[in-house]
Amino acid sequence: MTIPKAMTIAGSDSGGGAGIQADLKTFQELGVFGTSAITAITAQNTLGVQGVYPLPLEAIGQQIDSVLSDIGTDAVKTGMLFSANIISLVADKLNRYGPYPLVLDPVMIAKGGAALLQQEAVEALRRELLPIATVLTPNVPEACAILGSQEIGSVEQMIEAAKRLHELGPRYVFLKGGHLDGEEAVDVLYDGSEAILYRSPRIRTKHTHGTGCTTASAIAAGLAKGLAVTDAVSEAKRFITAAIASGLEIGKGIGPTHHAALRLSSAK
Ligand SMILES: Nc1ncnc2c1ncn2[C@@H]1O[C@H](COP(=O)(O)OP(=O)(O)O)[C@@H](O)[C@H]1O
Ligand SMILES: Cc1ncc(COP(=O)(O)OP(=O)(O)O)c(N)n1
Repeated sequence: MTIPKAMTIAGSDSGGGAGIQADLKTFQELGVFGTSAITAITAQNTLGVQGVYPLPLEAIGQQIDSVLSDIGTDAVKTGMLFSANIISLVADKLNRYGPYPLVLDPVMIAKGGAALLQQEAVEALRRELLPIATVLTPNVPEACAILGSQEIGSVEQMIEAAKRLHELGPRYVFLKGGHLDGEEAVDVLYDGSEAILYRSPRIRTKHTHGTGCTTASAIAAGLAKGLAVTDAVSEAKRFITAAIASGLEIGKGIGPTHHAALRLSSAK
């Protein structure tokens, strides 16, 4: 039996709601075989990030070599990359083994405020990874950081920002609107000519830990299955909306989304 394969290159979240753990759960739920290269270990729970431990470059490079030289992959998703050196290493490996459909989630700051990307690494991200990304998936604060500050407070401003981000090289920009207010959670997909809006009712819950990682890995799963980007994004939006609607009251803080929610609701 064959199965589509997706690889995540990201940080570990000991609390299980974001990072590598969210990515692998999402791949599994969406029928894709998941592999991983861990860039950093975080000691993390629903209350925040208590510690960040980047792995040696050699360990990160070896994990990527082990996976891509043998198993291969149909798509790659990157998450927490932490430093300019890790970004350069990942870009180098993807250029050497790829090209692959690449979903680049420019993880910078966890919801609790912990830095998951060093400030000086933003330029390396812009220069080395944006040009090879199939889909760039920033949230609003990440879009502002990549663009070097621009006010994004409305869907119109999201579209303008997506256009500017597209000029930096990714084939598609998927700018997520979870951080804006309003009755709907509206995301923008821009391909260089057309902006498509993806809308869902805004769910009133505090349990949203890992929404960005889960959305990006759901898009990567779709690309691994050979879906067009627009269809992969539609499937990811359905997946994350169901996962947020069933957010889990685990721990004392911001709980994770429920990765099995869409499957369990379809089984009824
Ligand atoms: N409260 C919510 N209700 C419904 N959808 C949401 C909510 N919060 C976020 N989303 C959706 O979750 C996805 C991730 O968005 P966002 O929260 O902006 O990313 P991040 O986790 O990277 O900050 C997007 O599709 C967004 O529209
Ligand atoms: C190890 C690790 N990677 C990424 C994140 C950020 O995840 P995200 O999906 O943006 O969710 P929040 O942390 O913002 O809830 C993380 N926390 N840890």
